[in-house]
Amino acid sequence: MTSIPSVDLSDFISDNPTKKQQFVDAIGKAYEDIGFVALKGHFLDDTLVENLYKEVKDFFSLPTETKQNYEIPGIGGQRGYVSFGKESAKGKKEGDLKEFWHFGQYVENNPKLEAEYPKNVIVNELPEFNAVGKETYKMLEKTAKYVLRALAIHLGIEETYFDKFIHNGNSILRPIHYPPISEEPKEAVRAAAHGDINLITLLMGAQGRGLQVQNHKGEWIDAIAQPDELMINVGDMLSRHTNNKLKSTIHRVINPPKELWGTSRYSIPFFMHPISDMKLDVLEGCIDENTPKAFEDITAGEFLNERLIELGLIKK
Ligand SMILES: O=C(O)CCC(=O)C(=O)O
Ligand SMILES: [Fe+2]
Repeated sequence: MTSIPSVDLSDFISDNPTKKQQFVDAIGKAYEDIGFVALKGHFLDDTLVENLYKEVKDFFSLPTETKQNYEIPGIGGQRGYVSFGKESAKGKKEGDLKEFWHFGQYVENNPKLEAEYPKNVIVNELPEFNAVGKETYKMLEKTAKYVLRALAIHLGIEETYFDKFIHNGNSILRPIHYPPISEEPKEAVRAAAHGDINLITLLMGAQGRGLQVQNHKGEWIDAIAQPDELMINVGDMLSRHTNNKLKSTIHRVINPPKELWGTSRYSIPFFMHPISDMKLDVLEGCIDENTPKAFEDITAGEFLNERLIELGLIKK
């Protein structure tokens, strides 16, 4: 593939079985190949998106000392602020040229998970920031639920298979700011080549150039969404669970050309994680003579922990 296919989630949600199946086939085919789709017909409305960008830009414009008050030690950056250059891609020593924020799950009726997850951090300077983040979290989580239902049908398992694992799951919404580049970045890039850790990622803000995806030939292709589209890709957890039938594709964010160094990039991925007890063991239906089981059994919690150590966010 040399471009990212587009799909419309309203086809899946419609009562028309033919359209529903067409959506399943299109996303299934795309995920067995390039691992990315651009998706419209999701649950985010324009006002919410506008408000979110305003709040996110206001937050990153706060003085560094104020932002650093929200950087919480000991939780691997899982909530609140993570300052510039802290995170590096797996296997890379230079930090990415970005700062970000994490909104986490709003647990309902489950004291065990409430105790397990770090608490969301409240920004005092921007009262709307917290509420707008929560609303966006919920809408992206709902969108992701339907995408996973379509993938379950494609995989030949029960449509609602993923529902129980993502309800109160460990998902995070990550507004990212890539600041203007003020000096020759040498080896450092906005986001070095990586695969996402989680089940699927829903990315807001892929409208401008920057995000690139590596196809099977090793070529980097631009992934640019239309204004009403989210970029949605497979992460390593889902790729493992499906014995690599669905592809977690390597992607990166390149630095802009020098004449655009003065501009920021804002993007907002939602990393859909299941509850940490979910077993990512390869699904039986994804194993056959030609494709033997390629991954060890592991839970989502164990896998996440391994990867956060590799990203430099937590210590052994
Ligand atoms: O900023 C982007 O467009 C993509 C960011 C990304 O791939 C990530 O944070 O995992
Ligand atoms: Fe990513």
